Amino acid sequence: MVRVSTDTTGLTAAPGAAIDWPDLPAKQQPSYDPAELAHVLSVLGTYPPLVFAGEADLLRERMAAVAAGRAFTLQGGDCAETLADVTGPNIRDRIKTILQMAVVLTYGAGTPIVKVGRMAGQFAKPRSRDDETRGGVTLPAYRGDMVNGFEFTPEARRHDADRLLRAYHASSATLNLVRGFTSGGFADLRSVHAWNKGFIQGPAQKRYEQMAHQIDRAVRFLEASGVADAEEMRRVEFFSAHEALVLDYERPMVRRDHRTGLLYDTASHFVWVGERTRDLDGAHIDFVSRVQNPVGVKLGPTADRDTVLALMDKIDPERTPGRLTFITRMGADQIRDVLPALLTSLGEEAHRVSWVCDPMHGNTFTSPSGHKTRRFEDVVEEVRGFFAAHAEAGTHPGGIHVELTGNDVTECVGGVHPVDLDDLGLRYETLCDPRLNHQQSLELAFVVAEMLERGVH
Ligand SMILES: O=C[C@H](O)[C@H](O)COP(=O)(O)O
Ligand SMILES: C=C(OP(=O)(O)O)C(=O)O
Ligand SMILES: [Mn+2]
Repeated sequence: MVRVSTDTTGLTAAPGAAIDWPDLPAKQQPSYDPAELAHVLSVLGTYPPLVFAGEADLLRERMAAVAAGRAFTLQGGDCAETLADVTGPNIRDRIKTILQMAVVLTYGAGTPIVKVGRMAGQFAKPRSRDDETRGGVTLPAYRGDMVNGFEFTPEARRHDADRLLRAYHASSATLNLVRGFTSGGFADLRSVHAWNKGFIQGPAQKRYEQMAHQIDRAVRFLEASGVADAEEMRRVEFFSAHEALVLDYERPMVRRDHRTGLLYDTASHFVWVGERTRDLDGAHIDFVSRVQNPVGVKLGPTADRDTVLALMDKIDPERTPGRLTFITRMGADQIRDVLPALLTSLGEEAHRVSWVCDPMHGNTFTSPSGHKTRRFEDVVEEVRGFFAAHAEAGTHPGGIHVELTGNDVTECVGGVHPVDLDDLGLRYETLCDPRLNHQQSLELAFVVAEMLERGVH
């Protein structure tokens, strides 16, 4: 399969720059109409990159600090972004939530936090089943707004190639606002109080408010002492990430960096391959092995030493610092058995990548009311097991990767301001997996800050 690539400035590159993607098995792919798809691909390939290669390089440097134990990464956002939810308030509240969590982690643990949003591209979902049956009617499963619609009708569930373009535009609009917020003064460290406004004021928000007071005092002290750099305080580094799942989206977004001739997935700063598509000889691992972005691979409880080493050899043969992150999602009940043994079996190699904990995907269950949910306590327990495993193996716990929203939803149960099983129907808005709400997200940040500061065993 041959596609024409453009360079990272969006200009069509010389013919020699065309990318010859090998024809490898690719799981979880949509079946778009071929004629519609051909048209869409030719359009997508001419659209401007969403990120610049130099930004991806910067994130790789930041992730190198994570791998070395000098920084911690916070990765968070929706399980599935939706086109309808690309609104100013939704994006603002998700950004505020991540900024607040990052402040809690930075201030609480004194560690630099590499902030990454699961956003501006997280529009496709791998599914356990291809179909969904309701009341005797079977239709294709919902696979994310990049593929089909959630509504349970044959029209909505049809795989529609035009959605690739809509996902691109939605990602572009999202990233534009994120860049505005993070560089235009909204994320100014002197606004830590303001980020807490507009949210329901539960125990975690109150605790945050106290911390914000202390930060204010510290910032005023630094300003008065003349050592605070006002420009530096105005800006925050924030990166985008999503699962590189639909190759008909990711491949046309691959561009050759005009500075070096190297390939980058310009749809996002960071992309990862999911648990269901990480086959060593599959198209997804091949895809990430060809781009220079920092990349991740999810590892479930069945991942073994040989697989992990083979993934490293394939994706990161040079062991480039910051290049590869393993995002473990073992489940609270398995992580303490599985992860220490895996890390130990890797020996020195375990120090050459970053390790991030996804405490969500191994802890999903269905409530009696039929909602897919997770217990906040299981999420915390998996993170605790993650820290303990790294302490045991002598490796660095590098970060957390969570499904969250700034909205006051009732999708995960538990927390200090608890959502009960009976509450799930009140505000269950996700179209795929349950997310931590604002309160639960902040609470998690406080708990993780303590683990970072004290270490957990
Ligand atoms: O986000 C992850 C997966 O897409 C999701 O957990 C799959 O859910 P399913 O088992 O309902 O298909
Ligand atoms: C699909 C996801 O996770 P996993 O691949 O770990 O199941 C996800 O992160 O939404
Ligand atoms: Mn998910």
